[in-house]
Amino acid sequence: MGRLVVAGLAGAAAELCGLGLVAAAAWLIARAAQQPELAALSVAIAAVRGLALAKGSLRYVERLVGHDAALRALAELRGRVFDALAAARPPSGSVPTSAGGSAGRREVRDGDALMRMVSDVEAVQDVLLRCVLPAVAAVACGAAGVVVCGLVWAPSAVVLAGGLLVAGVVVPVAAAAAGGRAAARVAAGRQALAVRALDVLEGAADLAMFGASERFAARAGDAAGLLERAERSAARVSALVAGAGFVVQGATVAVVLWGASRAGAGVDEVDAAVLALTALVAVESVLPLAAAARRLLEVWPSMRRVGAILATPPSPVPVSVPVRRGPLEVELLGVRVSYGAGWALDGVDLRVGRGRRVAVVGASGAGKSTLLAAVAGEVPAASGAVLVGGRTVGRDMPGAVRGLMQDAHVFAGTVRANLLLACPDADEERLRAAAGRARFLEVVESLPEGWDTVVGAGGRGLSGGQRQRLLLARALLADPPVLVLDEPAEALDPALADAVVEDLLTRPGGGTLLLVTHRLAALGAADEVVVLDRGRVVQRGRHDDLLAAPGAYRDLWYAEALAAGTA
Ligand SMILES: Nc1ncnc2c1ncn2[C@@H]1O[C@H](COP(=O)(O)OP(=O)(O)OP(=O)(O)O)[C@@H](O)[C@H]1O
Repeated sequence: MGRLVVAGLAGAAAELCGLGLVAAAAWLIARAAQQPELAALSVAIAAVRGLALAKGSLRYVERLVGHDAALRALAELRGRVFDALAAARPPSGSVPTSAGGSAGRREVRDGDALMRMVSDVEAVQDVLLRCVLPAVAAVACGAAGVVVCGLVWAPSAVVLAGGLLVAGVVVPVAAAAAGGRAAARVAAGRQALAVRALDVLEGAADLAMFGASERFAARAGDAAGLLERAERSAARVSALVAGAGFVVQGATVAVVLWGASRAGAGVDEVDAAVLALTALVAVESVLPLAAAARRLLEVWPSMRRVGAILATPPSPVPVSVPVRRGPLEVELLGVRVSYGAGWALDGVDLRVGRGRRVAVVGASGAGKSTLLAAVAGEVPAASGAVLVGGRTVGRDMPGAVRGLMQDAHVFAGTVRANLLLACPDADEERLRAAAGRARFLEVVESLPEGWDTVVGAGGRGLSGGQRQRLLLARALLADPPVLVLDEPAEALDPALADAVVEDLLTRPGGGTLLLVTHRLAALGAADEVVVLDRGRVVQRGRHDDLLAAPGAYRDLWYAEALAAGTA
């Protein structure tokens, strides 16, 4: 704060020196024209030199101290926002799965929102540098201008005050209103162009294959045209605002001069020159306020978002409960989950006993992945409760639920490091056992450098099936009390997928298993099959019993058999 005050004072003093410089120079020129003794001008000459030097030095001090203050304030604000974000946890907590979380489900924790928050915080520094400091300098210089004019010829002070009011308040308010609308059009245009350009670039191969390249390129061209029009209109608004400021400045000086010329004996030529130039500089000092008002309007939403984060009361620190080894019971009591439109889970009641191996099936969009995400604490329940080992699922039970979620990630690094992420102290034997169960061992053995083969971010260097086996091996290595697996074998060929699913359901050991799959052939090995339809549990039981009776499961079974050509 102290630095900011120094910067504000230095900025104001620089403007005052500018004002004094112009007033002294005007007096000097006008007086010199009357050819007085040199001694009569010497003070003014020294003043012009001194004020010129002081103006430059003070401007330098203002920039240096102002930026220092803004950057320090920014660093502090970043720290406070980070602390506030860390303290404000998502509603039902978040349990990390070894495979990562579900995108788009964590408000400010997801990538886009976090980037927006970073740029919001950066934008706030502009308020200090481009709004507060120019405003302080403008007020100081404007007030000094009015005082100087008032001392020379009182009525000119009233005219200058009017000019300052128009240039420093009316023009900025109008500029902010018109500029805000223009900026919104430009922002929308940029976003539309970015979406179109991304479609053309990322989908180039598909567009070429379907002969739609030209159509999409034309759409991108249209978006570019719209953006160009919006930018032109924004530039027109800026030019008009700048022009309006200069018109007010010129009009103020003209009225002051006109009044001074009619004032009679009280105001001579030297006074008139001082008045005109003082008015010129004073109004000039408030002209940057138009840009400051526009910038303030632009960063206002950022300030509000940062303010909201800082105002969020910290969530109570959870008391971590040590998680027991061995399987835990999972219970869903009337759980409803929504992503905004309709219910992805609509009142699910489900109890899975300790160590049971349960398969969750259903048509696409039935809510299977959401069910696993709710058990993992990745999505909050709008109502109802999810209990793991008798406790509400959340961050107070780290490590209780882990597994393989739909959007699991392969990290840039060695194959070994990717697996050890789930269990850093696993020995070679455990590593090989998990990889063997996931049918990943044979993949490792075929890789050029085995366990030390480097794979890229997102699994580059691995085929889709190999990537999925790596992710399954990682989930199995974690061996948590509750293992959730979302379609762990769907990228494998059908026979291998069935073998993997059957193995997961039959091999003893490990925790309670919740397995989402579309492969029904191996589900005879499951303790229980749960059938979901539109967010509800519509059937549950043993595979054979479900097949014996008409219902959703039998329909799914026949649909799968038909697709495989075995019906
Ligand atoms: N992140 C999300 N944002 C908005 N809606 C979502 C999101 N995730 C899922 N949904 C919606 O919730 C419903 C259930 O989706 P879910 O992914 O749980 O189904 P699923 O049974 O796993 O489907 P699939 O077998 O195709 O993976 C669907 O209607 C889906 O469109």
